[in-house]
Amino acid sequence: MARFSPQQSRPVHATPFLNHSTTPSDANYDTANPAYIRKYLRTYGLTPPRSESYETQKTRCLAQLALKQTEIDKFQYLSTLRKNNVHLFYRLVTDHLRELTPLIYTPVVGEACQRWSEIYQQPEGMYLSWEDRGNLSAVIANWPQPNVEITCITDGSRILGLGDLGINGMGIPIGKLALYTACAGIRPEATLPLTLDLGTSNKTLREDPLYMGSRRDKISAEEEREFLDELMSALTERWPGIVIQFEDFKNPFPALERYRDSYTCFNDDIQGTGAVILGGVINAVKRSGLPCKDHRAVFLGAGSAGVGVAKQIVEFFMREGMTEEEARNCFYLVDTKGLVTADRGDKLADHKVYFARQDNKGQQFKTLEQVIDHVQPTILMGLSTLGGVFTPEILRKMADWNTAPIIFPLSNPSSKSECDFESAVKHTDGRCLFASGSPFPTMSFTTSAGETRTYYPGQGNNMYVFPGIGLGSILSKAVRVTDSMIYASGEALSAALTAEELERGLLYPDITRIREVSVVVTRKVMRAAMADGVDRETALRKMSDSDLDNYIKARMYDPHTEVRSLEREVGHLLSSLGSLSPLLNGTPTEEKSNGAKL
Ligand SMILES: NC(=O)C1=CN([C@@H]2O[C@H](COP(=O)(O)OP(=O)(O)OC[C@H]3O[C@@H](n4cnc5c(N)ncnc54)[C@H](O)[C@@H]3O)[C@@H](O)[C@H]2O)C=CC1
Ligand SMILES: CC(=O)C(=O)O
Ligand SMILES: [Mg+2]
Repeated sequence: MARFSPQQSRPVHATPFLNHSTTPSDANYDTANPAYIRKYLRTYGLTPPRSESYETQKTRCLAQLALKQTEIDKFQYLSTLRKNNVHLFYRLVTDHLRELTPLIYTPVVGEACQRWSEIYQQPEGMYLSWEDRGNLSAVIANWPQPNVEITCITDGSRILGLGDLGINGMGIPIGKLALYTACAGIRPEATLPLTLDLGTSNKTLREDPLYMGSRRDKISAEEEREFLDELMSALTERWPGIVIQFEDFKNPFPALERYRDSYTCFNDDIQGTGAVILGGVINAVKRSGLPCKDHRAVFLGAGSAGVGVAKQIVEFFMREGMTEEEARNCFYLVDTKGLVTADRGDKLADHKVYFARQDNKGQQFKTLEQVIDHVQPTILMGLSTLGGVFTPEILRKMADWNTAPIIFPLSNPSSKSECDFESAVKHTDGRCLFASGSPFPTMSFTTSAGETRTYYPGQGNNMYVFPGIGLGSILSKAVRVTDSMIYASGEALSAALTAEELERGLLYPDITRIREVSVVVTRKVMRAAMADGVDRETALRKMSDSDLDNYIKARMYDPHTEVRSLEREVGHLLSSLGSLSPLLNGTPTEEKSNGAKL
């Protein structure tokens, strides 16, 4: 297995792109470009004459988006915009995070993946097949961007809660990486969406004439290991120090264990989800008024996300003074066979063993209802892919047992959420502390005591932390992603609420603040990397927090300043060549006809 040395360095930041051939988008045809840029780029005359302001571009884009009839139409429109004008796409997304994130990420990306074979239009990432083994380096060499800093890899075998979608899962790495850029300012051309075509257990897909992946059944675990070994080595060979995020693998535990000490990698479903829910739970536990030791958590779902989340909360409870044994005893995990117990009679998957109950006195609890009646939990988590399974009856029981029940239906997309926000608020008489994986609208509700107010749902989605984990790892040039870095991201998130957000009863910061929250998450991740000694950019250790924040901000791609920086760069270049005047001749101001002489 490849191990890169601390001496190896890599470009942290790519220079802004001037040349179309180095960008994934045709930003050179931006209708905002003034005449001298168009002339410099030789695109003069190839776009309508008027040099537009961003406001005008935005007005047109939003109007075009509104004309699209379905969410998939909107998804496709935005994908095409990203391809055609990457800066404009990210300007729009960062300005309209609340409205646009659901269209490029969950829930709409779920439907897009289900219909990928049908809606596919353009290459936006890399596909590597089992048949390519032995040649992965050569295939990876085809990726046109020279300075990749982060990749998100899926094999499509568990896309959100929608099952095995094979290579149709490509929407997920694309969507996640778009959020790395929008939320943490990792440059778009430094991201690599990667989908592994390792066969699919989805027979319907294999028989679909439009399916664009291999028609083989899913390869074995041993074959997957062999493939991933070669892949990890090939990726770091081309981009030493690349941050590798694993996403939506059916059983991601073995790969994480195998690579976590040798590569800068993390698993978003186990670790990112663990951290983001840690952040929400820290705040919810505070608001519940109960000390950690009095909480009992039932988790429906004992998979990668369930176990990842439970482990982070165990760590939190321990930091609050409980022993590991006491902390672990607060958790009751439920899978398809019921409560996970040590004596259930089936062979437990390795990742479940830690949480297997030993105190059930031979009694087995087969259904969620039986488990919650037995436990009377204070916390109910859903990471099961089972939409609607938190029934009104279960929610009412949670409200009977608790003043402020913590109810987190976290499965994605919205159709798989264990309950919706309205149902949770209604059946707990407005007392629940709520977060879901996919967004729900705010609502007004009148309690049985006649009090009417607005309720705000939390979005407990790893999108609040993975951008900062990625950027923190990149900027500190971390040789690996440690447990403390993951924990730090969730803890930083929990502390990021403003007084106004606390007043509104939020568990997570308002989504529109995600870029500023990502700065703090990034800083805390970097500090944890420094404390663990896995950072290679050691000069940063001496910086104060505010200097480090400024350092981070200065390195974040900002689509709003990007176009201006292109103008500045071309301006400098041309003046240094003494050739600015002919190009500037007749240069119009924005929003005027170009009309310049060539
Ligand atoms: N909010 C967020 O940020 C995240 C949400 N998720 C969501 O969590 C869900 C699960 O993801 P993973 O844990 O990675 O999947 P997984 O496949 O590893 O685990 C699913 C778990 O649900 C259990 N389950 C399935 N059907 C069940 C049934 N009928 N009764 C009881 N238990 C059942 C399985 O036994 C398994 O333990 C997905 O919907 C995913 O979208 C995952 C990661 C992040
Ligand atoms: C959000 C996410 O990573 C998932 O649902 O799998
Ligand atoms: Mg995921």
